[in-house]
Amino acid sequence: MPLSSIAPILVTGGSQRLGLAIAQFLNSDKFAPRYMDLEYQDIQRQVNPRVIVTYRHKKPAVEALIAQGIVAIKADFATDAGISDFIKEVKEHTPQLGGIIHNASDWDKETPNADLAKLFTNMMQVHASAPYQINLACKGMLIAGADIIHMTDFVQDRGSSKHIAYAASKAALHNLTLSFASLLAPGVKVNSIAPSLLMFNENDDESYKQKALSKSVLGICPGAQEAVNAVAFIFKSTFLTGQVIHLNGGRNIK
Ligand SMILES: NC(=O)C1=CN([C@@H]2O[C@H](COP(=O)(O)OP(=O)(O)OC[C@H]3O[C@@H](n4cnc5c(N)ncnc54)[C@H](OP(=O)(O)O)[C@@H]3O)[C@@H](O)[C@H]2O)C=CC1
Ligand SMILES: Nc1nc2c(c(=O)[nH]1)N=C([C@H](O)[C@@H](O)CO)CN2
Repeated sequence: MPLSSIAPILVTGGSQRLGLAIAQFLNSDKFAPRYMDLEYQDIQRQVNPRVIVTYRHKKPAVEALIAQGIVAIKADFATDAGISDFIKEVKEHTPQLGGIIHNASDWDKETPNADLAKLFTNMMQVHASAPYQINLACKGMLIAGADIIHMTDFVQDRGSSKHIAYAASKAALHNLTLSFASLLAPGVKVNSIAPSLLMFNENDDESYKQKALSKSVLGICPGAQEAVNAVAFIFKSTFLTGQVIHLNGGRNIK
């Protein structure tokens, strides 16, 4: 295995919750890329960075990631300038990538006084245009055996009456999975993870929680480890591309 197989994995939106758990896992000794034999896993463990994250707000969790050797790049994907500045910066940090996990997301919704044009543009920008531009700009940096993972949502297939633009933008991201899986084969696999409820938010009240739990047949809120497990599975697989891992507790059969 050539030394050129050593390449960091990029996780967007790595400052909290699922993105943070995924970045911590990829930076840990629990993660071993399938294209790397044991000797090179040892080398990879000594190479910094193994993971690059993006963040908008520099919370203590970002400082902790930096202290662990992770590179953290401040990036806001709401504008084209934010996306292109980020692409330029990531290229200054590394000539190659072992994978990209498009996790950054803004779960915005239609409210009575919302600027709907702005909302729709922002959702498409963060969830579809940013992954689209980053994948195309960085495709030459992806090593053979790399993975791209798009974090989509259960609502990509079903829509959502309360998060209409968000759902449409996740559907667009799902479609990008299909195009990029075809474009980048056979060297790079491209898949989606489509969760429904994995983590509650801090301000969710008891009645919201009960209603959300009742939507799936398994009736639990499993936490970030479920997303980490799916990421690990995708990185291990040699035959999965253009697919969706539906992490929804059987919400589709309720
Ligand atoms: N949690 C769940 O139950 C579910 C999650 N998902 C999907 O899984 C992924 C992770 O979910 P979760 O951890 O809950 O997400 P969060 O909403 O908690 O975090 C998303 C991250 O995206 C970053 N972000 C938001 N807007 C922008 C922007 N304009 N530019 C750059 N970064 C941005 C935030 O950065 P910062 O914090 O620095 O501002 C944040 O760290 C998302 O794609 C989400 O849609 C889907 C279904 C269910
Ligand atoms: N970026 C985010 N997307 C989503 C979140 C979130 O907190 N941030 N949360 C959900 C919910 O868990 C939902 O699936 C159930 O209430 C969906 N997307």
